[in-house]
Amino acid sequence: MAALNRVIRSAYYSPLTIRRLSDLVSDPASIRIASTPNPNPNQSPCTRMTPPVSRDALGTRSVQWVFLGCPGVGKGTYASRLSNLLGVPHIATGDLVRDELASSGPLSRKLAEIVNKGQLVSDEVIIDLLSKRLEEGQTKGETGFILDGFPRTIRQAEILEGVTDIDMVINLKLREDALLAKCLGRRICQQCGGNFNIAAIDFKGEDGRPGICMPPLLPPPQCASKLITRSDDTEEVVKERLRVYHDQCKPVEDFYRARGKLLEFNLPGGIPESWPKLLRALHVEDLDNKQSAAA
Ligand SMILES: Nc1ncnc2c1ncn2[C@@H]1O[C@H](COP(=O)(O)OP(=O)(O)O)[C@@H](O)[C@H]1O
Repeated sequence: MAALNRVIRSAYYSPLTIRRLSDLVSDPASIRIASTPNPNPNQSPCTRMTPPVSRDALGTRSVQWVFLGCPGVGKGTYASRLSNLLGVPHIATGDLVRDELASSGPLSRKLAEIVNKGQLVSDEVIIDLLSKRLEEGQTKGETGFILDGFPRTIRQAEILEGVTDIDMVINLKLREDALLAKCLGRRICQQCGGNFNIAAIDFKGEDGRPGICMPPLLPPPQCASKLITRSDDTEEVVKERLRVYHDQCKPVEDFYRARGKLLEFNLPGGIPESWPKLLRALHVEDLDNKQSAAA
């Protein structure tokens, strides 16, 4: 392990890492993105000019999208739904970290300490976990991806930018009191892995902030007695994760904003209200209609 760590460390600081990751992602030249700006950039809930993905692009190579957003905003929920819709893998670095934690391997105890304090794992460890995941996907013939929770630092964003062309970065947004309530209400079924939320959010609009209503997403009866809470979803740790997000991850939003790739999406409510609006903002609502018709 020590030897392997040395190799990874040296690769991380050299162009080797770049080459290793770039071998695993598609040729940036092969995707085309429509350059037409959103005709109404101020239209809520999508508040920023959209670089929409063109039909041609969807046909040329699989999408390479990134989801950004504070803890609890719903990155996993929407990334996973889009992954099913578009047929590309949903890769969540938080899941990779949790898999490593559950493996009780040599890294596990060190990672648990960091994660349970609400801190970020080192760029080196995350790049290594992500490279391995991409490698596994490549052997299975996966193409494209929806990344969730990566990049989270400018260094990670620069590494990703150096190896491939990210088509679009979707920045999900929700007011902070709702984020805290959603993290505290999050429950996972330890048998089927399903994600649920017992929080019933109904916050009034005040001081220019819009109100928000998000009904709970309750588990089916067979999961109700098997629910667990993530060890880092305590009030103290969630507040620290929110602080860390503002401190270290917000600059990543600016990084992509400066490159014209950021689509800001204010969640208007729960999934039934937000999902169709998100699809419209991403210009993929036709795909959902086709899938529903085929079901
Ligand atoms: N890209 C990353 N860089 C550093 N640490 C990460 C990254 N992705 C996940 N982690 C670690 O895993 C934890 C859980 O990640 P995630 O499930 O994405 O949480 P969140 O709900 O806070 O968005 C993070 O708090 C962090 O410790």
